[in-house]
Amino acid sequence: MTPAIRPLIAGNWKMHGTSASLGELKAIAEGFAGAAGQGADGLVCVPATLLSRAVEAVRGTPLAIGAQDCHAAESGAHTGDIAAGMIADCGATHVIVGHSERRTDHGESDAEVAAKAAAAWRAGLVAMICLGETRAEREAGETLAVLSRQLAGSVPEGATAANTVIAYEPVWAIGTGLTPTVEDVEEAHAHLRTELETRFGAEGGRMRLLYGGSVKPANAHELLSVANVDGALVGGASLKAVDFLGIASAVRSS
Ligand SMILES: O=C(CO)COP(=O)(O)O
Repeated sequence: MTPAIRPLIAGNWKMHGTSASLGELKAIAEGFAGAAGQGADGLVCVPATLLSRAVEAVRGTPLAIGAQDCHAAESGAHTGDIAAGMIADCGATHVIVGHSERRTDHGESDAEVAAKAAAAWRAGLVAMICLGETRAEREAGETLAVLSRQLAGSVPEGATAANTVIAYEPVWAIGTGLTPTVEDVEEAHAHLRTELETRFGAEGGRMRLLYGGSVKPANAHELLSVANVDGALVGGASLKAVDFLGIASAVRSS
């Protein structure tokens, strides 16, 4: 972790969750109101269909609620899309932009991701900007170059520690049970930290840098102990309170 940065344990429910999942969300919120919240902030990014009810379900607890994507425009003829202002109107505080599943499924470019992040800021939301290399890029030795390119293209000018979280998610580690070695995570995060400080000065030094990709209770301590890892972005293991709170609890021993 980075001294003086309070870690963030963030969940990404992806396309999972209905009203029947609100009980699990409440259990997560209660955990963060207790022991899990002593060492870290908590956030769950739910499907858009659950945003309002999720905000209601966790009211009065420290758990924040976020969305998983937003459109770059404030309004308009964009059937099926959701504007950042609509997310804020639901009471959510964060939005993921540039997740690799959006980049792959919807062909989102770095420039589009940057426009979405700027839209999130205009609505008063924190943008959680995701980046990470594919397996082919790692095997070709291009990981750091890819991260530099994505950071330069996806993170707009004006990023601060208050309005932006960066999540490093190696594409090949998402949902596979595979994780990079501690050395590889350390190298990627150190590289991202240097790039952030070069661009944003002291703000870049304070920005949260999360690791994501097959984080679970069993490997959370090891991953969260790495320098410049300021929390985790958790997919599958965020769906069950026992797993997600187990990851959050690992912060205190890391
Ligand atoms: O994509 C992720 C979070 O955004 C990671 O997903 P998993 O934790 O399921 O690998």
